[in-house]
Amino acid sequence: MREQVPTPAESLKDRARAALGQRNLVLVGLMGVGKSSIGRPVAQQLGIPFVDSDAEIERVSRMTITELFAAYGELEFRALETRVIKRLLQDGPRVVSTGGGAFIDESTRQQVKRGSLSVWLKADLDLLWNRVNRHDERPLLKTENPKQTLENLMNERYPIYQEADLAVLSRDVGKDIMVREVLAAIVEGKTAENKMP
Ligand SMILES: Nc1ncnc2c1ncn2[C@@H]1O[C@H](COP(=O)(O)OP(=O)(O)O)[C@@H](O)[C@H]1O
Ligand SMILES: O=C(O)C1=C[C@@H](OP(=O)(O)O)[C@@H](O)[C@H](O)C1
Ligand SMILES: [Mg+2]
Repeated sequence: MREQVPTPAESLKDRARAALGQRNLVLVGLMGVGKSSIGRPVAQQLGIPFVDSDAEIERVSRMTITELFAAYGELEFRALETRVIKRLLQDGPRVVSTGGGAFIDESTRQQVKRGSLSVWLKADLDLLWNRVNRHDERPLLKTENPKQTLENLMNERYPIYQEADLAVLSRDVGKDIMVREVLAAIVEGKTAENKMP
């Protein structure tokens, strides 16, 4: 009988799954970079469950993220986010797409660092702006100059996202290509030196 040679696509996802082991895969990065959209197909490829922390927060609170910010403010939102993410990380392995501020919160970041593989999806300002500009759902960008606010958040947060285990540059290419790049990063274990574009 002929030996079955795996196709390159199969071997990439199989190798990524093996490299992940029992850890969760946690996607971090700024608003609009693609964490929520990429997370589910990455999980499908890996054959493990997917959850988006914002969607879970909305489910348990029965409020939208916008309503939560308006009713309770950012600090309360962060406290809820920390509790929800702590729970989501408990029964891994799964893929968790986080909200952009989650990994910036010290307590959430420490939780992620215990027993998860974190991937920073990063992008330049124009790409992020083009994407978030079309939507009206991000309370932190309801300012006089939202593009400037986004740039300020980049400056504040990029040194912290840098602490993630891996980094993948998000580009305006098909989501399937981004999914492959995340799988490849897991296999290659890209470290701090090659994080910057
Ligand atoms: N690779 C991609 N190419 C083009 N558009 C994308 C890509 N990834 C995400 N998007 C779009 O960008 C917007 C923000 O993506 P989203 O997944 O919500 O980002 P995040 O969860 O990081 O804030 C959405 O409208 C989404 O469809
Ligand atoms: O960057 C942030 O602080 C936030 C990002 C949002 O998630 P996305 O990054 O998925 O847009 C959401 O959690 C909330 O609006 C706050
Ligand atoms: Mg999201």
